[in-house]
Amino acid sequence: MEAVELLTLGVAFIVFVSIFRRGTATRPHHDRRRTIRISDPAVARRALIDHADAFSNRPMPPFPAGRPVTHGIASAPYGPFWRALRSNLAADILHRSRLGVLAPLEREATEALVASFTSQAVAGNGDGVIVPRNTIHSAVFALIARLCFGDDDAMDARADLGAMVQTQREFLESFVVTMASSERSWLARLLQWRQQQLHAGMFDRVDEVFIPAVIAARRRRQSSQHGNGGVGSFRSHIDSLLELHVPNNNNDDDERAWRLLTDEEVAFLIWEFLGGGTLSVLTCLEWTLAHLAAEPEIQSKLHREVAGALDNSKIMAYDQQRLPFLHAVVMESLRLHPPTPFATRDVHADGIAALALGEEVVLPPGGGAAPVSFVLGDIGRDKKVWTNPDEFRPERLLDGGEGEGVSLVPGPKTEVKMMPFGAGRRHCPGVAMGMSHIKCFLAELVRGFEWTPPADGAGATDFAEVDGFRKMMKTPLRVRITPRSMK
Ligand code: HEM
Repeated sequence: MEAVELLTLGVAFIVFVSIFRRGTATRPHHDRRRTIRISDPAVARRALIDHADAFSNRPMPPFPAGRPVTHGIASAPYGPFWRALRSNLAADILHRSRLGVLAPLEREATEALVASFTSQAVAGNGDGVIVPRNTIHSAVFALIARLCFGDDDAMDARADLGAMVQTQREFLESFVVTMASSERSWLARLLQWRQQQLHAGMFDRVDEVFIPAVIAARRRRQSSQHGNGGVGSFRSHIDSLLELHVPNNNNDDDERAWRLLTDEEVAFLIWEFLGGGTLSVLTCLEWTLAHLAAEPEIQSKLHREVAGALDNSKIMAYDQQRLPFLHAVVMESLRLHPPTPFATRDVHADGIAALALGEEVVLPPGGGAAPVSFVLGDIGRDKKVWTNPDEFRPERLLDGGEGEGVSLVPGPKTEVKMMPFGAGRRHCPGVAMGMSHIKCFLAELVRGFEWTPPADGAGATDFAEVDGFRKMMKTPLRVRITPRSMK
């Protein structure tokens, strides 16, 4: 090799190492510490419920250097600012009482999805083999976007929905989680570095795609003198954010310090809302359809329940009580494949010590804090709690089964057996809406089609998981659908 080439290679190597060491983001001081992983349901209960105060903060995510820190609900430190954001979401658009108003929107969204799959089933060579991920993604996103931006004719002009879906897709596909056990290996650090780059790029992309929608919504409110854009009898989510006052400096005692959210903050919160509302529902639907295609008896039982209970009407959020097997199927899918792989907390040494985890766990020095990660997939598959935990057996969640009465979010008096929506102060505020959407889509998809593995010998469904931003199927589901009306 020529000396010049060697020199160029050497300089490139030094530049790479210095970027790699420095990172592309401002990182909190504790970032290099080893994450404590918790997979035992009883320990999770002790931490998140018995010691809820100590386990209510989140680790600070890395922010791109030179950029003001912008928090969503999920990343905001526990305190008045987080409380203001969370109560706005939980008491407004996500409140249980809104489910009835949501029903017509869910119905339209499921009808559109069924129509789209029906045309795909007969298109191409007519063998009915489809890869449903992107079609489901677009359908769920369209529903959440109506709640977010409202339902007026100007919606498309305000928000580039296509670019938003694309941003989600790119983020979903590129985000890979490095596990705590190998955090210090050079490969893990390289992956973390790459992830920081993606994370930094994501902030730019969110600004680029979402801020125009925020500015347009503000203008519309000013010109029309009303904050409508709401759906039915409630405000759109963006309107609630534009009206919201939050405490400045994380101090809610001084009312003069309360302020409106900035455009950047509203854009980030909308990104979080659309992501939270879409990606977990999509992930759960894909896993559930994969299991139903692989287990025809379970699918037939579900079809009988749905078709029998609903006659020709569409499922409504409030009908779901009448469909216990549908509930069990969704719960079983969430137990095996919780769409959000981890619930993370930032915990001070005394909180960690209170769990008495044994000598293997090194407490953060000087009473500092350390990141703690609850591994939701392991918690749902604990052998002490479930028989043959890796099997998909929805019956176990029916009355008389070992999972009878398991709640979606563990409460103060219950044992933790699974926690796909997390637990404690930071548990998911979208439980009711998420479950309602999943059940509505699933019921119509099973009522409309028979789902079977492709008959072309391309291999059985690959149930491998990938822990990324969501616990997706590593290989997108490929499946054969037959419209039941054509059977
Ligand atoms: C199948 C559906 C869903 C699943 C499985 C799910 C799961 C989760 C999990 C595991 C967490 C972390 C909980 C913890 O740390 O204890 C979380 C947090 C969160 N989820 Fe969901 N989620 C779903 C639907 C939704 C929906 C529909 C929304 C809103 C539109 C939403 C918004 C949020 C937000 C804002 C947080 C952060 C809460 C906080 O830090 O205070 N999620 N979700």
